[in-house]
Amino acid sequence: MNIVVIGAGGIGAFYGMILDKVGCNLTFVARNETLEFLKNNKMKVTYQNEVMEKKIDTYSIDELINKFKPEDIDAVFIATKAMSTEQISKKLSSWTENSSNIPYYISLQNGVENEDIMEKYYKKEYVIGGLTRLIVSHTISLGHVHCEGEVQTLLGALNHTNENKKFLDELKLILDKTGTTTFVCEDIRLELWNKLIINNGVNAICALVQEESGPLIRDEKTSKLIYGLMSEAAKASNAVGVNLTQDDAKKMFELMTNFQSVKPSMWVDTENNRDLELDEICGVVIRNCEKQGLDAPYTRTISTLLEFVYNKKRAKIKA
Ligand SMILES: NC(=O)C1=CN([C@@H]2O[C@H](COP(=O)(O)OP(=O)(O)OC[C@H]3O[C@@H](n4cnc5c(N)ncnc54)[C@H](OP(=O)(O)O)[C@@H]3O)[C@@H](O)[C@H]2O)C=CC1
Ligand SMILES: CC(C)(CO)C(=O)C(=O)O
Repeated sequence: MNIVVIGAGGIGAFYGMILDKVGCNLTFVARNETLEFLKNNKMKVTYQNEVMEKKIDTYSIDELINKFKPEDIDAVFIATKAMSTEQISKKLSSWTENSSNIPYYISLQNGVENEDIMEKYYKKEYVIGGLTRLIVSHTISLGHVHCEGEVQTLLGALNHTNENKKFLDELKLILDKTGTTTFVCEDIRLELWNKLIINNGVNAICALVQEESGPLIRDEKTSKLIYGLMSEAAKASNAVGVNLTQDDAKKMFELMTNFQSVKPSMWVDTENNRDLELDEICGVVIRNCEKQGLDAPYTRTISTLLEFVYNKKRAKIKA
């Protein structure tokens, strides 16, 4: 399978390299210093005492569009932060607009709105929703990503067809060879919202207090904040007809209680002075609660405080 992975960071580098290892023909799309580095150097991914290290063809998105025809690629994975989805999808739209045969376009991102954005610019039957869980994967130095966790991938078409089912079954067979676990889901939106419960529960609060999920979820008082955050995400889902319940929030809370302590990507982003997926995670919860005439006080408080403290820190760095 010929695949392109857009975003050679924690998630993109990991998925790209495991797929390359099992025989896929991989191309990375990167930008800035990662692009310059990968044009001349190998990508290195460490995972479970294994070192995957290889020189991978890497291009900017404009170079990709000029060099390849959509017909040459079977799947494009988007593994950037959710803030980049719109810009990337617009580019892919101009690339594919005159082609009869286009690649499947698969998100591995956090957030519940990436797929809606992708569908605005891309043929709906070719948009595949996805998420990755039980994974912690980060760039530890330029061109070196370290990954931990059991790694589960959930994938599903938003608009089911026989063709996209066949493609997903084939992709699952390939992913099964990587030693990770993949589920093809009938209702990927439901799974995306379940994941949002986890991200709303731990990402911003861990970034704010600079603590891993384990200590916060084991502490009697802070665990109530995490439960409140998760519970608001479940409530928010009702605004878009996903209808998660408080039981679902409880299940996700228990899952995180039993999962290894994690340092969420949002905390790592604050350490690296990067933009945060605050609007894509907490903003979505607040907006969808408001649509139902509800407040989301836990989410509002934690996300507002994080934004305030982080903006202040960034302003200091700039000055
Ligand atoms: N890291 C983790 O453990 C987990 C992350 N996720 C989710 O996965 C997604 C990816 O996260 P993560 O891997 O941590 O992100 P990273 O920030 O580590 O990597 C994203 C990469 O994409 C690049 N990028 C962004 N926009 C473009 C563009 N237009 N063209 C080319 N490259 C681009 C970034 O470049 P630059 O460096 O220049 O910004 C960066 O190298 C997020 O939605 C995150 O929430 C989900 C589960 C766990
Ligand atoms: C919370 C976690 C680790 C769950 O996989 C995640 O999605 C993230 O770091 O953003």
